[in-house]
Amino acid sequence: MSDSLSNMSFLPLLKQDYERLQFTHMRDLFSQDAERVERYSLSVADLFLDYSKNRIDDDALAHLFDLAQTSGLEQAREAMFTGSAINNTEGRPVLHTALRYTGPDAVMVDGVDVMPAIREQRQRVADCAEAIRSGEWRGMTGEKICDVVNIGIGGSDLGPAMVTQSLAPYGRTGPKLHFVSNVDPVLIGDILADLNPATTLFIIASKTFTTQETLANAAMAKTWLMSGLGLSEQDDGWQQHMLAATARPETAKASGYRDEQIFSFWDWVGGRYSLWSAVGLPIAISIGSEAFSELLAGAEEMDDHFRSAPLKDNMPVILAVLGIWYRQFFASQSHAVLPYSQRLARLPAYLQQLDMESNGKTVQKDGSPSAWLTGPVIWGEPGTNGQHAFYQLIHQGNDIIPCDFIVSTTHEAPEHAQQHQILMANAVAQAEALMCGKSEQELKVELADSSLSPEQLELLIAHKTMPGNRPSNCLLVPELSPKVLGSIIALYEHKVFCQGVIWGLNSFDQWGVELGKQLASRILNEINAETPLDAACHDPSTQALLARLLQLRGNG
Ligand SMILES: O=P(O)(O)OC[C@H]1O[C@](O)(CO)[C@@H](O)[C@@H]1O
Repeated sequence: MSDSLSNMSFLPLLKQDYERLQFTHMRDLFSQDAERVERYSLSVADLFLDYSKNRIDDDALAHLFDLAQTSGLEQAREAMFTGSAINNTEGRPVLHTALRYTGPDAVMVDGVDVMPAIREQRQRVADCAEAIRSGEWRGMTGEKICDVVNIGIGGSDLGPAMVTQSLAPYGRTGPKLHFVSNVDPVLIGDILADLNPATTLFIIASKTFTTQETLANAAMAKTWLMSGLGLSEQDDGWQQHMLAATARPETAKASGYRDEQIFSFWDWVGGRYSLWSAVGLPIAISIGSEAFSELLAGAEEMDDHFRSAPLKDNMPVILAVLGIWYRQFFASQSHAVLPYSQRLARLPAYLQQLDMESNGKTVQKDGSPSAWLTGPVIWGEPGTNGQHAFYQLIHQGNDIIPCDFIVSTTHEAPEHAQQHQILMANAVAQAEALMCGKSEQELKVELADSSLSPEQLELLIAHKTMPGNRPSNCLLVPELSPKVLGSIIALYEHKVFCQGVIWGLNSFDQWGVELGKQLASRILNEINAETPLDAACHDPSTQALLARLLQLRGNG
């Protein structure tokens, strides 16, 4: 444990809380406390969070909030909103909150108010989106754009892909959106096979404009476009079909993009926080600029709450400390996100990057090793599908896996309300089953009339007993609107931020991803036979694997 944290007086208190609560069943906590649900739930923006099904009591929660406060969370929160360079390994502020800020205050970075530039880019994104949607923006042959292909990976893909899928009903009047991320050419190949170059627009989304996969896919797209439009390298016209969203406009320009094709953002927008910037252009094209503003407004509402609410009444802080509680004291290695909404099918993947790229670290900001168990594995699938796949392990497996159920209370198509009720019933039932479980005693009563022999009965009861006491949060949201989705995303962004602060991490760099990128460049040269295979450069396993790969592919 870092010195600052290990010396804190309440840590032994938290340990005592754990010792008390690890053997306490939540069923008993509920039966002793008629107001538990009321106390352990809150509404923010349009979201209602019930966190009563957690293995906590007032003392444990109070100590967790003490932990948050003593870690300097309130100061760190203010430092983020006001543009301090909290990303200390890259010397940058972290200002995705400014991208959705609509108030009158300046947000200063290096003595410059960044709000005018943000407003200008917001307007450019809105104008471009509307021009494409209305048909004012035409392709080279004068036809309206029908298909928009976003080429990007990581944060330059996951946010826009998840949001456009989640808000599909709002995107019915706009062009059709497609997302190319993987460098595997089958992805882009399959998408382009069905498209017409004359009516297709590409957005190359890359903060750095150097990402290998994105540049490879962009090159493939441009070749397809030029040949489809009958253009040669020197010809103009492709510019109406290719845009760039980047924090490196000069790199895009060096690749032939003109100013009017480039939508910029800034170094202080992390890739995994970039959907609110020009990286959100495909979202605005899909759902329209007004709905895109609503998305931002939902996030801004959550920002206001996060920035001003006391820690104990603060939704992101509550989720954060609960996560730390299970990770540290119950050694929970993973956390499941279970949206009971097919539209949110990509939310777990989006949150994987947000959370695991931010807090999948063991070194603290000051360079010392963290003695805390830090970022858990984030995973999940929409309900009810997951119920028929992995819930068995959540109910009866070894580990405690805290779950977030995200349930939309209304449905976009009233004629299918009954089916939606099945969905809701399943979400509530799973949370209840996880918490209550089924005891041996209950099973004995249930099976009393069966014709089983005592031995068979004993065996069956052993298998059917469910320990319960498995924690979950339930986030109830009204119909999935842009505003509601904006609030959900910001809620998780701030949760991850709080956990990073408490763990002492820099949540805004991702050095762990770099080594693999460097090695891939060298290995690519070897595969392309531009560099000879050099045993001194690789471990024996990699060397043998590469040699075999080259041989099997016929170049050995
Ligand atoms: O937007 P870029 O610069 O192409 O980067 C794509 C992604 O690659 C990463 O740097 C690392 O995988 C992510 O953080 C980022 O979202």
